[in-house]
Amino acid sequence: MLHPLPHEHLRGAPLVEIIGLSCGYEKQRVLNRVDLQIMKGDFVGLLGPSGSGKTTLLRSMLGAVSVYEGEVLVEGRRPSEGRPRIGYVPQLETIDWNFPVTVREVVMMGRTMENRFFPWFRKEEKELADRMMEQLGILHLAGRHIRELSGGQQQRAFLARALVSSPSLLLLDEPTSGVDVKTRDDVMHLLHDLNHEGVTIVITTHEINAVAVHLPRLVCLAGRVLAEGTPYDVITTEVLRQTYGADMPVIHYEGMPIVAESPHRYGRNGGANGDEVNVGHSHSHA
Ligand SMILES: Nc1ncnc2c1ncn2[C@@H]1O[C@H](COP(=O)(O)OP(=O)(O)OP(=O)(O)O)[C@@H](O)[C@H]1O
Repeated sequence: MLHPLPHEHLRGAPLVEIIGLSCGYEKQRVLNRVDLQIMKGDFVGLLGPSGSGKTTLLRSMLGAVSVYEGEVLVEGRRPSEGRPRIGYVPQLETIDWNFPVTVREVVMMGRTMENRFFPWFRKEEKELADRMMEQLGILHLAGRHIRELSGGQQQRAFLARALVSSPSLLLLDEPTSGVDVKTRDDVMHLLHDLNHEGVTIVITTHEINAVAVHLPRLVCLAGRVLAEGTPYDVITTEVLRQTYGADMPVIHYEGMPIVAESPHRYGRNGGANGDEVNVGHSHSHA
């Protein structure tokens, strides 16, 4: 039996259309001939090894890469033709933590994009930022320096920054890396809630069992799109071998695929990362 896709009623014109895209940076072509559509209401996970172009694909939607062939349309327009409402949460490791800003200031930066010519904030904007921080449980940290926060709290601050512009598309680069299991689940619940409210979301992740299998749609990348579909379609030994160049046995538990790496694969002390051997953990919101 076919299950209806999430937000079937919202589906229509694609929110993002990537057509024959080859792109990269000045000296390096990273993605080749990528065709991908992201529909309104989608929640897409990008999988692929380090350097496979996941961040580059997110950045192509922001118009922040060199395009050699093809094009990217967001809401029917090229990113250079005007900035669509996109919230972007970068990988925390890429952020320069030396700039002296408080959590509130980081969140308010999300409004600067809107008020480019009027770089001061209205009272309502400050209230909106406070509401967002409250919802994300970081309002009590508003006056603290962003550098003094834990990884999970920083992730929330940047998520709040992305959300204050009421984006129709939210792009998050590894939103669960470097946080504990509880925070990871909280962040994922929050993203699922936002998605249910109609926000289209694209994330990158390395966590197959804990994150990817709970998403409605996955795209495997390695310089090009190798596979896309539901976790059931994509999390297979064959697709993972093509994507990561490694043998990763897949088992099924309660109808869900799980990557079951041998704990002995990297020696006597367990797997390469906790996710791959953590076969018992599951979310409830898939
Ligand atoms: N600003 C940049 N200038 C030049 N090359 C870059 C830049 N950013 C990334 N690259 C190169 O592009 C390639 C793809 O990088 P990208 O960050 O898209 O990979 P990724 O799949 O997101 O990796 P990871 O999982 O490690 O975050 C890499 O070889 C990287 O060195």
